[in-house]
Amino acid sequence: MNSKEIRKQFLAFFEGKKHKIVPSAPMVIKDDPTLLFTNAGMNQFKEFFLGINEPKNTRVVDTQKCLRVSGKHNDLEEVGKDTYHHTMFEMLGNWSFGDYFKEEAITWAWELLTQVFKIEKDSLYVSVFEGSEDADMLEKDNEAYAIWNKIVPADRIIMGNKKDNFWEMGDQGPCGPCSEIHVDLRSDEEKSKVSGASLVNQDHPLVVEIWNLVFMQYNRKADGSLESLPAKHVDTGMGFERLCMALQGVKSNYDTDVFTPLIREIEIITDAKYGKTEEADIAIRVIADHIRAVAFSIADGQLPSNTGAGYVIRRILRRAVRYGFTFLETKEPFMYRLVNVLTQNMGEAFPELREQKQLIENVIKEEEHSFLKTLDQGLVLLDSIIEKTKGDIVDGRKAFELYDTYGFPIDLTALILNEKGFSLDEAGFNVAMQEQKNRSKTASETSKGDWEILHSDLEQEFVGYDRLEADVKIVKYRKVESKKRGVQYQLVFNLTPFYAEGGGQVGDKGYLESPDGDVVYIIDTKRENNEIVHFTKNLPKKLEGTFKAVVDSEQRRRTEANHTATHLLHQALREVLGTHVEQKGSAVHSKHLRFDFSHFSKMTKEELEAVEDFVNARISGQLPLEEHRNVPVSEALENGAMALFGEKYGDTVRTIRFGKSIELCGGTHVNNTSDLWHFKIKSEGAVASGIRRIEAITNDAVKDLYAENDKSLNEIVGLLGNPQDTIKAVSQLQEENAELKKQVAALLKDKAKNLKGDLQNELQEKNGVRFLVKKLDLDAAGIKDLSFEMGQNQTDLFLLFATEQDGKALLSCYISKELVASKDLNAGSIVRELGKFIQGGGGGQPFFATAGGKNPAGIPEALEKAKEYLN
Ligand SMILES: Nc1ncnc2c1ncn2[C@@H]1O[C@H](COP(=O)(O)OP(=O)(O)OP(=O)(O)O)[C@@H](O)[C@H]1O
Ligand SMILES: [Zn+2]
Repeated sequence: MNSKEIRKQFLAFFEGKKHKIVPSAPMVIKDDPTLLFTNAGMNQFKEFFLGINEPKNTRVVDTQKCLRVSGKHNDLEEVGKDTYHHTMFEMLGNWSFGDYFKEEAITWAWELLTQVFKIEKDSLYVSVFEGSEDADMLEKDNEAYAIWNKIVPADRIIMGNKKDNFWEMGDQGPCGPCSEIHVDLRSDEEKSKVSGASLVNQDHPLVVEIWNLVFMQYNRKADGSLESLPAKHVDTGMGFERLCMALQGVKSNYDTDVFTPLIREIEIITDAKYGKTEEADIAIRVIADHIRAVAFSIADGQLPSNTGAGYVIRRILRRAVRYGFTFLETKEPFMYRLVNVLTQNMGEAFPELREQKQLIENVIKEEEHSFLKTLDQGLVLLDSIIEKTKGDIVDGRKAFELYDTYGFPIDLTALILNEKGFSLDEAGFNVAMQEQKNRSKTASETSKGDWEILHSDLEQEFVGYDRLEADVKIVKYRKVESKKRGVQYQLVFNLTPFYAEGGGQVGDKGYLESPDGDVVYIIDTKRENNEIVHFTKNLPKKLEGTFKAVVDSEQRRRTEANHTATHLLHQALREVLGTHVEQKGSAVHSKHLRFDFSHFSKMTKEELEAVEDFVNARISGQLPLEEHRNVPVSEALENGAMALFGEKYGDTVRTIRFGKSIELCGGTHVNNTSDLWHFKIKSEGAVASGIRRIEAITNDAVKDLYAENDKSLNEIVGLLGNPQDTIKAVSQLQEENAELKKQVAALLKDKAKNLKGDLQNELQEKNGVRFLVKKLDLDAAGIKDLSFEMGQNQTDLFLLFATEQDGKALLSCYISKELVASKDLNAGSIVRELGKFIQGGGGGQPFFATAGGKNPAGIPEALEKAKEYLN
């Protein structure tokens, strides 16, 4: 049976048991701060397990795209080395939300595997939770045991501990025992020698878990104690690729037709042969696996980048490139050439791959290209580290720097060192890594209290499309605490006019007024598990009663104008540039809007003007908002509504329309385009390969801009009033200017002298180098003077200064000549490297060099990198 049929049969089997087939949620999660990627089928149903919302269907079946490369489930380092863990994989799942429980879940799973898929009964093992004697004091899952025992002989039922057989959503929330199903794919001969039962959960590549049936029956509270859930749920997850392995009679996921076409293509591109050497095989598996993870992420709208989810994707891609580089000798971009085969193979089940193919290829190619360059540079740096190493162990911190600052993979470092007869101080590397993790962890850690429930019977409703004020009751609240934000409270109302951050639009602010006039401010509104949560710094003194909830209408009005402009902008771009333009991201604030979209070249002045004209014509056309709520998705799409890739839509959606184009959107809008007043583009530039960004303003922001321009204009016109006077005035100004320039130069010199003393006190010292990394308020000449002054008669000084002048950034690096020689440092290459952060370049001599760039916003990052480097 080929993989496409296997997927279909799974869904059809449960459809036959009255399950509703639902689509996979996006693999990239857009608005959950605790999770970057979907890592299990249950993520998209969390709200039902938590009892926050009622599902439409109590029985559901699907295949879910999952990625396990960060957080609780991180299989990245295993992938490629073994034959059954992937970064991206499909999890087949059937679900009961308060409907059936253990009896049906177990018997159906068994029926599907043994009768439909015809897996031999005696190659299957099942596990049951054995109970625990720790604080939870959980009893053995007797119920599951009894059900299994009716269909499986006792010697195939294995008792499992809490680690393997008790599932928890997180530190808090629903949890319960689970039963796993394992399959033994060894030959009969092997089976007769060692029993399969003894190999379950022992990381044997041919005795693997394929299906996990989770029975949610408890809720874990913030204090760690358990309570019974009122409604019990079933959550199952079966690894699709592993199931294919079991059904196709092969011994590795990579030998199933999910992977063989990719592997063939890799063989063709790289001239390697799969199945010859272990090293090359691992590399080929890594590449075949990682191309899926990366392609699916990009299709979901997550591009490789320097932070967050984007950084995870970048690292996966780099891991694959580097395996190719080292073991298959690929020195040119090649991964992007696999997208075609992948799309042919999976485009039917996941159409987003087809639609986004061009973008996926372009982005991957560009990423590969720039990483290969980094690899080259890294190799040079590593050589110089090796040269300076005394003995044969290379400092782990140095290796960490290389990894952290240049993205040079640590396993590559270890490998190269090995080849050259050196070894890596791994402990030192791990310490440096841990230190960095701790730094970022404490910054982001939050602790959440239990929800205090005041009204469990009230339904929650959003009324903010129609009203900015409502009489509300507090349904529940809790305290949250983080280092970054301090103590905050989260409040949920039965009814709310507050829009929660989503679809790029910021959350509403406003206030809550109690019956006796006590006011607390709502500082933000967010969605959590599909519930609208209001953030406050304080709790109201009394929590009972009816409150007045009032949205800050000024902020809302401006935000709505900008949000509406995004729709018009989207239309305009498709009109002016073509229908390849797709929205890739958007951020709508009250002051401005940002819109990212796919397009492959810089927009010309004419194109930008055409876009502005298009939008402004629709503003003066006074188009009314046409809004429809609760439209079935299929109907909306039939009517030509534009949906966004990587967004999750419910069964029914809201469509909005200004003029011709219809879009699916849950945000808030103005009632008539004339409320935008005017639309003005402030900037257009690249954010990634194939992705451009426009920043624009509307409404009051445009008025402010014009008022400012007007003022300057008036001043000039005023001067022009009498031409004779004007000429005089101008030459006088010129003279004054020249004089001022001289004075400023002298002042700056003085200032530099004074500064020198202060800065000398700030020098830090490490390994015989005294150094300072700092942003200064001086011009280029001032910085140069200062550096040379400070450097006089010194032999161990390293100075890295930055400054911002007239919207441009400047970096300068001064190194005592003695250090240049003894430590093999080069100011020129240092500023070139750091210049990237300020989008510029430069150079000079080994002891003094400068770089100029057009991005002052990158200065802090450049300085940060310099500090890390020095440390
Ligand atoms: N990294 C992965 N690659 C492929 N399939 C996986 C992966 N992780 C889990 N699965 C599949 O998803 C099913 C349900 O996930 P679950 O979280 O229970 O697995 P797990 O206990 O992490 O699996 P394992 O112990 O084998 O890593 C597993 O039974 C397995 O078939
Ligand atoms: Zn909208």
